[in-house]
Amino acid sequence: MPDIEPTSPARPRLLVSVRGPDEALTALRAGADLIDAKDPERGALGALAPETVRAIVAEVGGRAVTSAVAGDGTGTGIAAAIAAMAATGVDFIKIAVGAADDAALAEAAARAPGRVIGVLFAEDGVTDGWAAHSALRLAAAGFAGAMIDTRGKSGIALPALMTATQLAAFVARCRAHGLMSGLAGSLGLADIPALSGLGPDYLGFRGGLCRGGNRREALDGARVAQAVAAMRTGLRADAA
Ligand SMILES: O=C[C@H](O)COP(=O)(O)O
Repeated sequence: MPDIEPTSPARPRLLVSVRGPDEALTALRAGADLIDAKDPERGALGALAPETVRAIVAEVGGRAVTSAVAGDGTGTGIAAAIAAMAATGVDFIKIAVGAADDAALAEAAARAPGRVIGVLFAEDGVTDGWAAHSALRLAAAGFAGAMIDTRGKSGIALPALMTATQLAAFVARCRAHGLMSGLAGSLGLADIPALSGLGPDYLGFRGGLCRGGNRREALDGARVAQAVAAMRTGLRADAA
């Protein structure tokens, strides 16, 4: 499995969500680091058919890290979907954490050891310590990573829902427990400098890199390339 070099604060990577092999190739050619298989017509965690994920993995051909959403169910109900996605050969499988208890989280993680990423939704972050505490639970359950995304895809971006302090605490807790960390949620190019500065392992995009800024439209290779350039600029600034 390719290594995304988790928990490396100086090198955030670019995750791009795609809905098929053509978009995967567009993202890859533009320089995306992580190709994420997701159906944008079905909300924040809409799963693609395993055959489509398998085709995306084949198109990427090991030239980038891959991930796939297993669905928006939680707990034991998602276990079969995790196994089905794992069988496609995708590197990482993303599932919602939701209200799953610790036993259900552990069961989910065990379906694809070292390959399951728990997705938290910023809209659920009602207390200051929520995200950081969730990261601790995911690490204890055997997850490989944790990310924060937004559930409502109406254009309200992650930085409008959580403070930089809350996000930094989440990233730090993930790093402390060996979890790869990701931040996403209607992000645009302008969000890259500040969020990169928090040191996540990756920043995730869909809508901001599609035509017209609409996540249901086609992925725009030129916008992906702009995001790649913005991430690299951030790296040079970090290194200075
Ligand atoms: O995993 C990342 C998401 O696909 C981001 O989607 P979005 O930028 O449209 O909120």
